[in-house]
Amino acid sequence: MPIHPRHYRLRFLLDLSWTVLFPPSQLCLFTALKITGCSYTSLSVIVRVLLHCLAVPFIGWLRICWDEYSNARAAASSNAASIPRVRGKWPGNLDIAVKLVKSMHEDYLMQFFADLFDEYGVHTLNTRIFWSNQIITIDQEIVKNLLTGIGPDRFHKGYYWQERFESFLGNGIFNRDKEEWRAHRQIARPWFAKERVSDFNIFEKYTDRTLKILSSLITQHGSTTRAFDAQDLFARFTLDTASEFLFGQSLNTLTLELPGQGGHAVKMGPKGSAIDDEFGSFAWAFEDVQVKISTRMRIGNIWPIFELFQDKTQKSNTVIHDFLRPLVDQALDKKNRRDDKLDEGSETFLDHLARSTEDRDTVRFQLLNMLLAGRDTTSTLLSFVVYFLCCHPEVTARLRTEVLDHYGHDGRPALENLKGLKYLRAVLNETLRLFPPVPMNSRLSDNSPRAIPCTSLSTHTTNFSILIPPNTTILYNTFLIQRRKDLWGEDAEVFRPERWLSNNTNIGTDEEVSENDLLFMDPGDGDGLRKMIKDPFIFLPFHAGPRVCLGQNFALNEASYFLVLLLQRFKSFELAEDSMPEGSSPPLHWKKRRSGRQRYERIWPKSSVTTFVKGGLWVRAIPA
Ligand code: HEM
Repeated sequence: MPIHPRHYRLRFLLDLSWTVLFPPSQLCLFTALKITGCSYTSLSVIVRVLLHCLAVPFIGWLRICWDEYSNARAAASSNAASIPRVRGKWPGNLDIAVKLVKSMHEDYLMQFFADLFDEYGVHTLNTRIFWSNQIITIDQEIVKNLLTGIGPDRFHKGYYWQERFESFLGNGIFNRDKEEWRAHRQIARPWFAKERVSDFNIFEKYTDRTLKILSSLITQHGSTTRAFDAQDLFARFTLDTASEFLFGQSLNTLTLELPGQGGHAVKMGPKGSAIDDEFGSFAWAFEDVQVKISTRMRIGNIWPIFELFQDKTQKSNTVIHDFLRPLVDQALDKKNRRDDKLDEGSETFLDHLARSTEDRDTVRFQLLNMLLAGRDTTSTLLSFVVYFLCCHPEVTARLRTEVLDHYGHDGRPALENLKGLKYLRAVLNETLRLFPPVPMNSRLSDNSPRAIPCTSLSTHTTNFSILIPPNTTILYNTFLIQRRKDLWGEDAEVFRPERWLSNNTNIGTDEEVSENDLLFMDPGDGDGLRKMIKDPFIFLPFHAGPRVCLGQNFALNEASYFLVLLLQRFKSFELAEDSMPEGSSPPLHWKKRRSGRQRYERIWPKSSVTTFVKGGLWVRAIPA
């Protein structure tokens, strides 16, 4: 019987005992004794203990040899190559695990992986941390096969993913596979239908609230606002919008005090800035859990070693659940009061959930999954757009001109005309390319070894198949794929929205591009767009295939609407580096690198489950 993902300790200890300790060591011991003709009981205790100890690595080594042999055979029989291994200095590549965790704290986002790929000259590697296969890849062909082609039925989020997320996301849509996931997706899909995500009233309401806050920050002489943490403000905007959109009631976080307001010193939270009120505690916990889970993701299947005695997410999960309890209670009470006869027209996603189950935990987890999807991703997109607007005043000016040409100083966007803002689409695409809100993800292979096509195993070979061993986690890194120079050109790391624009209109017919891809068609067919259409898997901010983001159109409409009104009201933006909390400025050693954005990055991009700016994005806005 499979162990429930919540019992990670049990799984780990059983794995350990099954694979390394008991059966093999006993077997080895008795075989050895049989061969030498000794009787076990005639051995001294010291010799017995010694034999037991030696048997463990010996059997471990035999197992590794067997795995390698069977994978090599499977590779040969399917004409596929084995994936190159990372060769660390310590047994079990533990030095690699240590470096990885260290790099997460000190280096530029994904630098550790980028350096490994450079060092080995490949696009796919097996890190083999603690002797277990863990593949990392930046090969778009592999990603395509994981997500679509061979993919969905063979590669799942899988048990190990669920185990890491279970305490946070429970049985929600992000954390389930196969039938359970399909049921969630079916429930959620109608809430993202075109007519619903094109209703701009909610965007208008919360954009107006956010701009009102910004207006209140304009200083007395009126030439600028006080410095504010845009990342925090945008997270409130997206949280309030998503909660009203999905649950029919907003969490109203925009009405609460902002970090640094009221003369309080700015505190650094797990991701951005933090504040000491009830919502501040929720936001802290919500971010803390994500940071802890992403550490679990990166250190591989041995993560339970570090949490054998304490689930490090437990404290934060309690805070999150306490904060959301009233929302869940209200939904269930509403259902009971109405005796399950809800008016379909006014039914919200939460009502619908409450109607489909009596289980409080299930409702809470579904709600939490949606909040994660709706808050952090879109606020990341908006934060990095504003970061780029700070760094590139010429882009801000051009974008603002486009906005004013379309809507003047106070016109309001509608779905039909929003699509005409080609430069805005280009800016959004370019931001999603350089800072995808979900920078890395993973899938688990099934019980059989699989040969899957890849574009190149190394820089010297092309059109190969590689062998994915059974039950193996594959981490695919969209952040690095979207910055690959061989795919995007020498200026791959440069923010250049123009790559999405061109005068040439020869880009194929609408039928060739699905509705979900409309975003990418609108700007024209610039270099980036042409490359993307030729190979859509080089640009995957929303992923692809059956698990493609459900909220894609909602998020793009929301971000576009917000940016139009923001640019009507403010003519430019400046980074407020003087207001960044201590420890959040990019480290000096980044500048010494010979190449890469980190030499000139002015913020510290990091990622947990989603990408974020360490310490928050502190900016000043200049009113028009
Ligand atoms: C810029 C904004 C966004 C980005 C970049 C983004 C990206 C993604 C990605 C990469 C996935 C796939 C995750 C995986 O397979 O593990 C995903 C899934 C999902 N997203 Fe988004 N997302 C965004 C906004 C939103 C919003 C605003 C919502 C809802 C309000 C949303 C709802 C979902 C849902 C429900 C799924 C799960 C789909 C499934 O597993 O079937 N997303 N998103």
